[in-house]
Amino acid sequence: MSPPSPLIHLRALRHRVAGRLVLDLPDWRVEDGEHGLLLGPSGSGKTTLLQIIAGLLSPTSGQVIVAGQDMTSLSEGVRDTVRGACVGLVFQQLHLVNALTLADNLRLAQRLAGYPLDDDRVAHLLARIGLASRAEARPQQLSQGERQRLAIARAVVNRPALVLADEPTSALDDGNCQRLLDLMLEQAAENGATLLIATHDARLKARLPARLTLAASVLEVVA
Ligand SMILES: Nc1ncnc2c1ncn2[C@@H]1O[C@H](COP(=O)(O)OP(=O)(O)OP(=O)(O)O)[C@@H](O)[C@H]1O
Repeated sequence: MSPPSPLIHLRALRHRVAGRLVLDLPDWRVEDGEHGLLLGPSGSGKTTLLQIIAGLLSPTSGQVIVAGQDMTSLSEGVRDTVRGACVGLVFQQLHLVNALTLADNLRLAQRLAGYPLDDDRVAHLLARIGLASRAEARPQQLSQGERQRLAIARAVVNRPALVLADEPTSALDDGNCQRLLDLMLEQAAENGATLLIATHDARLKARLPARLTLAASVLEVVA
């Protein structure tokens, strides 16, 4: 029997921005259920790499295989569907929809992934993040920490195999930082998901192993 394929497999990945090489990863894998951090100084390419793994950005060359699908070979429409079903995203800009209620923000994520609406799942997640009584409020009525928790609930509403988060804790105080990480780890465990967090936040380094450290420049060697 062949060994299970990794959840993420990058092969000969190179990415140039305005002609400058910003990523060069000959071979990198993350196994199913393996959590970790993506580290590196500002400008080293962490956000770019997360966008490539999520299929939001096409690399200049190389293969990006996520949950058995080669994201680089799919049409944009199919890639969107794979992302909706397999990948949960928490970006620096939370991209919550202020015109919609908290519950509708979660329902929108279900709809965009092509799933039937599941109000029990929405209610469960709103309760878990302490916002059950505010299901009909709008995101702009929430605190930063509450908005961040809502963005995590939205990322996991479809039970994705992979959750990618970009600096999710940088704006939070110590208590909120630990609670947010607890929430992400708990949801990952509940859904059997892998959690990959790009961060500078030293507080996270105490809780999760580094999976990849990008150098300030791809021409530099990281020890
Ligand atoms: N649209 C763009 N146009 C020009 N250069 C870009 C663009 N997007 C990213 N870059 C460059 O690509 C490199 C990687 O950027 P990226 O945002 O991925 O870094 P990062 O490690 O996430 O940084 P930070 O920790 O500050 O968020 C940087 O040198 C950045 O200036």
